[in-house]
Amino acid sequence: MRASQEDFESAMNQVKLLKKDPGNEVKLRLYALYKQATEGPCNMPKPGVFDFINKAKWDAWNALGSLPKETARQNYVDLVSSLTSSSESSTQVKPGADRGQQEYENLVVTSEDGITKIMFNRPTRKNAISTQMYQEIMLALKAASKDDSTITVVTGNGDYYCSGNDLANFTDIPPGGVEEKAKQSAIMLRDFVGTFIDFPKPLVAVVNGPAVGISVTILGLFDAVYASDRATFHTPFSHLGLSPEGCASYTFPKIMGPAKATEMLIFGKKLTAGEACAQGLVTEVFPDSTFQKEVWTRLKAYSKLPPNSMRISKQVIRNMEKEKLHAVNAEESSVLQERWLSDECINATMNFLSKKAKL
Ligand SMILES: CCCCCC/C=C/C(=O)SCCNC(=O)CCNC(=O)[C@H](O)C(C)(C)COP(=O)(O)OP(=O)(O)OC[C@H]1O[C@@H](n2cnc3c(N)ncnc32)[C@H](O)[C@@H]1OP(=O)(O)O
Repeated sequence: MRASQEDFESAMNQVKLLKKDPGNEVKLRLYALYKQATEGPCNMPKPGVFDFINKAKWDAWNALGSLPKETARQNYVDLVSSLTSSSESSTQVKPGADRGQQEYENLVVTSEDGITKIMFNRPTRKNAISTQMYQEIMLALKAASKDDSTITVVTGNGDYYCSGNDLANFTDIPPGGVEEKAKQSAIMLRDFVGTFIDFPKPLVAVVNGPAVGISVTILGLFDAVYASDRATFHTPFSHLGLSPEGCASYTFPKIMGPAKATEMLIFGKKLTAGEACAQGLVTEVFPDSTFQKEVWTRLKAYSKLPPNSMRISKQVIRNMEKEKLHAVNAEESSVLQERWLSDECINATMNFLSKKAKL
């Protein structure tokens, strides 16, 4: 739903009540979005080079180009909401968070050379995503969206990038029964994927090994995907009685065309890294022996580019799609809520957990 004038005014009031200074970069974005939302494209003469403050404000506003007023208003409201929710959730974070070093059980998060790296860290389970890990990934992304890094990277520890949803997640049934479990899972899935849709900085996947399920589908929401030639890309939804998520029902046909998307999403065809690259899901493939060195050298160079420019370019590239992506995400989550209760899905999950089946 689009932000109304009332939402916008309420967001302006919330900015005044922020407990923590959000920093100059965010203040400039707020200023630019406010001007664009109220006055439209930048119409002021460019300040002189030595008028640093006004020049920075002008640059930020001017960079929004012809972004429609309604979109600017929506982005302003979203940005303020992310700032207020971060200050609310800051009470929940563990010691060390105020130093930007939150502790996670299933992730290793580091920040260096302008890059925040979020590494899946359950190598003995092939980095399968447990319920707690979904929450940790969302927290880590929210923190990364506000830290002073310019690029955020997601990667995996060990031989796998990620084996997708931890199939044991569905064994933890709450008192409300399986229907309640399916409902809770659909809400978590929608929030999880929504965090990727809204992520404001360049987001890069460094796919160090095989990727399965949701770890593949969300790649369509990343800005670049670098893969080792050992990586494979597998979305065996039909084998599991499931249906696509991560907005792949929309992004994959757009990226690779409907016929190739069907092979992956309906028939569960596993792609090699080379095939995924040829189909546009992967940006570039590197030999495994030099993968880490080559990718990190490149990312360090990219991280030195002007952060505001990269962030704003991402907005320009992605923002028109945001509303659509959120709608797709809501629909996919609600379809899955039903699928999880189907015999096809329950039998496939039981077969895996009782070791009768593997992909
Ligand atoms: C609830 C909210 C959102 C849900 C969103 C919907 C998401 C959908 C998906 O992601 S669908 C994809 C789900 N993933 C899978 O079906 C993969 C299942 N795993 C396998 O088929 C295999 O483990 C493998 C091919 C990934 C790797 O095989 P192999 O190399 O032979 O290793 P192991 O099987 O021995 O794995 C080691 C250890 O890890 C356990 N494990 C691996 N992946 C998962 C997983 N996804 N869920 C749970 N457990 C997993 C595996 O069972 C082994 O455990 P063990 O040592 O035997 O106890």
